Amino acid sequence: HDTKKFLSSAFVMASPSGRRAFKLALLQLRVGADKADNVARALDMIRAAASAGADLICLPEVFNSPYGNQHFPAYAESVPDGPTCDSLATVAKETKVHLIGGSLPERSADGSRLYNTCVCYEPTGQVACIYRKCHLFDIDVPGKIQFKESDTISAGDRLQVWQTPFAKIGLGICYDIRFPRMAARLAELGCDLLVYPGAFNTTTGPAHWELLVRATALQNQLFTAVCSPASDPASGGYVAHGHSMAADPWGSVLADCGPDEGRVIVDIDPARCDSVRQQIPLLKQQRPGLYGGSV
Ligand SMILES: O=C(O)CCC(=O)C(=O)O
Repeated sequence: HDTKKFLSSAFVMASPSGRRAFKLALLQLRVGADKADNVARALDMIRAAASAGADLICLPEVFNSPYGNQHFPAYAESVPDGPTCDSLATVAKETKVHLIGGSLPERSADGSRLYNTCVCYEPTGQVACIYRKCHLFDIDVPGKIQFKESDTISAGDRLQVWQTPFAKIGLGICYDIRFPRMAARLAELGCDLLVYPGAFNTTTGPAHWELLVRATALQNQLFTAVCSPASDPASGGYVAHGHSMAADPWGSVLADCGPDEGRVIVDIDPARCDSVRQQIPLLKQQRPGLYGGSV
């Protein structure tokens, strides 16, 4: 019996796909106008989450700048060699965690474009991967919210998957979560967990945020997490929804951070994706040949 146990754990450790249970921390930072202060408090929260045992830590969308087209050009930095990224690399190495650096406004090397960009770090401080938001937040809900992110930001043009030692992670940013074919593609690429740094607002947040997280998790039978800035009505600017949360492959909410600054840490076991996929075998039953062409 003991040998069997040893063999199965040895198999898990040697598994090339790299899957094991781990702790994910979602840091719901309050983001203000002072960039240095935003970054310094993000680093403090990363250190505290690492001390609490987190293996993977995520920051919110646009965590070093207020969210808004009037702010993006002023706060933009080069990636991954600007000062904000330097701080993230240093803290990842110091705390030895895998870090999803939320997102920040990126200025392209030739200075001509801005992107909404997520940089991920290995525990060595090395850059693991970079994802640029592919679907820009351009909406018009009369009397409620108009926003045109494309006034200042250019769209990325490729998906990004991060193979860590504990899970394969698909990256998205905020509005990306509204595109089910993106999530389905990341699931098809073998992701166990999708992570979206995001900043929904006081109109679409209450209406759609949790619904999208649970639906994405349920329909793709994987873990789905979103990480928002704290909701700060006193800021006078764009008010984020808060409620950083994660759902499991059954569609159940594992944790919800509420509106204020804080964090949640959730336990994620990628094997749970397999058991749900066994119980409800959507991947085997789906009929992609019917979905792509004419009726
Ligand atoms: O989809 C939404 O309602 C909000 C999206 C958003 O805030 C963003 O993409 O930054």
